[in-house]
Amino acid sequence: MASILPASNTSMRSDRNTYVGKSFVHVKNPYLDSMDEDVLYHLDLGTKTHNLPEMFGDVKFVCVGGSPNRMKAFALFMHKELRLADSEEDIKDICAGADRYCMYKIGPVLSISHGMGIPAISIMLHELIKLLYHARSSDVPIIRIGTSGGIGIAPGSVVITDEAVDSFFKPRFEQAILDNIVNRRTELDKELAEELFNCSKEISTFPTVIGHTMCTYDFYEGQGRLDEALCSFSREKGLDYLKRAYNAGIRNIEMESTVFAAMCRLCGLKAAVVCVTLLNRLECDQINSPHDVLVEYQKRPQLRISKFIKQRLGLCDQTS
Ligand SMILES: O=P(O)(O)O[C@H]1O[C@H](CO)[C@@H](O)[C@H]1O
Ligand SMILES: O=c1cc[nH]c(=O)[nH]1
Repeated sequence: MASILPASNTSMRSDRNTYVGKSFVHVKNPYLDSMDEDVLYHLDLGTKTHNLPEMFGDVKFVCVGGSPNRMKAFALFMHKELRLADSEEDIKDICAGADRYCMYKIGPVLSISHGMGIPAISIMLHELIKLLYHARSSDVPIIRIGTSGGIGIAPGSVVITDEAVDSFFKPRFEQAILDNIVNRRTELDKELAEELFNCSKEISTFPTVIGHTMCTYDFYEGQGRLDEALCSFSREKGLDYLKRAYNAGIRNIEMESTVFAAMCRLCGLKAAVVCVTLLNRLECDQINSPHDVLVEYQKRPQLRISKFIKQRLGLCDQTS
């Protein structure tokens, strides 16, 4: 696999990444520290306009997900779960000025939306990772809380990803850099996945599995649906593809996990992907469950992650 830094540049990494005993975010960019100011344009934050260490230095968990409403709901849920003293009204969207992503800080938890698809999450991650770097945050796990299409499992099941794979079932993310394609690895942190899985063991109301997650570039043609505007394959061919995916260990399909896994891995962030499945793709293409069912499904990964956060903070007996 190609490195993202030329060999001659690897010694230019900042000392800030290597404090003994703490795992700091690695920003692999030799130019960043010499910049007079770093404007995080899509987050409406910057190193001159905001005191990032003061605002974000105490962040201990980062949770991301596609929808702004889901991430706001998660923030409000965590506010309740952590029993924080400040009022719900104080929870404001930190990125409101940029009108691209939303971000809420609830004590040590940061909840951020990333939109749909690889380009949208990638822009957010570049700025989020720099934000954590400037804030000198350490030991911060990052978890994607998503929705997905399940393969061969009951709708409403939660999948914790061990490896994100592309449309060819390969554990890689192909990043175009100028006119080169660079392959980046996409495995996720095994220990974090297991910790999240074990947190959910006692919640027996719905199944949780660990499996591979396939990340596609779109919702329709890339995911083998027959209900798109342009369809160039037969029902049999589409179903055969999904069955081959199942046989390769893939249990769900979504649209961000490969770039998420690759970028977090390269920047020293322990990452996990926890997605609920909204349908079983071996049975149907359209998401037609009632709204309240879908809302309840989306809460399932949040429940697990809240358990995980409370366990890590030593709050389980107090609040569960
Ligand atoms: O629910 P989120 O987090 O957006 O994730 C999934 O849902 C979207 C498609 O409906 C894609 O972004 C896919 O990855
Ligand atoms: O089928 C689905 C459902 C949610 N998200 C996806 O990317 N695919």
